[in-house]
Amino acid sequence: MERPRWERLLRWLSEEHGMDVGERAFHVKARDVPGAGRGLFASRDCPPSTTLFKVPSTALMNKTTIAKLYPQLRERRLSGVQLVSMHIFLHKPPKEEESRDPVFGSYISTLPRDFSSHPLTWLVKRDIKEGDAWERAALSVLPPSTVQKLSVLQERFLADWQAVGYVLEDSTIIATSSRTDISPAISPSNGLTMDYLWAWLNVNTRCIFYRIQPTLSHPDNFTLCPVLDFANHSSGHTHIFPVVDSDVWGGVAKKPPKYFIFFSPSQETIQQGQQLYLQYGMHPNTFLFSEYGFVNDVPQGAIKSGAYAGEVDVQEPVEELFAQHVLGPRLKAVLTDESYWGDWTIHAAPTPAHPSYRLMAALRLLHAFDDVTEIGQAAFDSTVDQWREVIYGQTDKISLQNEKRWRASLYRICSRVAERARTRLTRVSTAECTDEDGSWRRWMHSNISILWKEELEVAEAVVASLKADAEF
Ligand SMILES: C[S@@+](CC[C@H](N)C(=O)[O-])C[C@H]1O[C@@H](n2cnc3c(N)ncnc32)[C@H](O)[C@@H]1O
Repeated sequence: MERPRWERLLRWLSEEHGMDVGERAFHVKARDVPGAGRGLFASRDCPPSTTLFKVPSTALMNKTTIAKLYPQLRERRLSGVQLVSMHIFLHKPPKEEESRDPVFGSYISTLPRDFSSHPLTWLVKRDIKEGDAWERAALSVLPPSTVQKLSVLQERFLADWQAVGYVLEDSTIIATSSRTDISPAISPSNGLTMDYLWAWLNVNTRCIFYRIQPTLSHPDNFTLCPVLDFANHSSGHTHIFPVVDSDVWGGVAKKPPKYFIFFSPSQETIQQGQQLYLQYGMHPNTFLFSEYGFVNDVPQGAIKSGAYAGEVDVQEPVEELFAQHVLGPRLKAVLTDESYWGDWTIHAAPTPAHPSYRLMAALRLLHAFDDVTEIGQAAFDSTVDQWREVIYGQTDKISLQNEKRWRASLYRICSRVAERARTRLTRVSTAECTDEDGSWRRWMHSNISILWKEELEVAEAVVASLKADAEF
């Protein structure tokens, strides 16, 4: 972390927002972390439940604070992500210089300048014909479930860019930009798409849940928070506990608090110099890879032993089975009605390695109709009713035969997933994206191998559970 930028950030927080960044109230500092950009570290020993720092709500970038800067936009109703990313885009710092935004410039200057290693960058560049051979090769060796997640992310990005593009047609908005390389006459071009992607990825990789709207699940309930956003993810533990949600909104006054407060763990003493992690969520690697551009390290043998909660999305091979079944569309309709269509996964932990309940439910239904080529509505409904009794918990199985059949089917699915992973691992190791010494490319290449290793080891572990007749 460039020291002057960190110091400028603290000065801005203190002078413009009244934040206490003195020794008695502020116990963190940012430092470079090899392989993870920058990270947040304890600047002194902290006993349990120490208030690590308190960020004034005026210094946060979210829908509430940014909307105030664009009074002319009230009617246009951009979403929180669109509005905050548009603001960052309009105040993108020139090259290695500082952002000239008079309001949030000191904060925007601390954001990462480059997202070349993020796989969404490879996808967007490929589609505007700017991708290079390495990026195309890397995209071509990703697991299908990761490609699927990236495509959904790309759709979200493009929809946001389109919405922001309309707003930028208003010259009074462009006129607020502190950039010298865009003017009211701009038209969306590839260069600007990449600039907007930079702003959008900053929002997507750095935002944290923050209640602005009363409805908990409202998509605008997030914020960018200076200082906190230097915290890296760890799958095992978290050292930073934000005060959020009901703690704040439970009372009569339904408005956000003056400070966003962060505590240290209640049961643990933090040592000076220790990196402070924030668990971004219990996300599988494929999600971390597509949304954040990194994966959890998976120690050797940890999937097999269940010490690492490996997870594999098997939507693709299972959908294929439904597509091949003569009653496929009717079965899909039943599963959709009961909210059991899709999101089918297998897991290494807790042991024994097992399919998700959703996957078992889908396979039970599919194999309740084995050997059926034609069926009347009454007989179809009666079999579906038997299946419903299982998912409603009224009985534990449709029949012994059905149990045997769906387990055999899961065995075949997992064997295929494992076989594909073995082949792909070989392909990844010889792909054109293996090159580059010590750069992020080598690191991302090894992240892609980790995704495939996880597919292989989790699928093998479920095969072993099935062979051992494990109960799920
Ligand atoms: C909220 S930011 C954390 C601060 C960031 N490292 C920085 O330099 O500004 C999230 C980003 O940090 C990186 N990151 C977070 N946790 C990581 C980890 N455990 N390993 C590698 N990179 C990580 C990823 O690039 C992710 O998109």
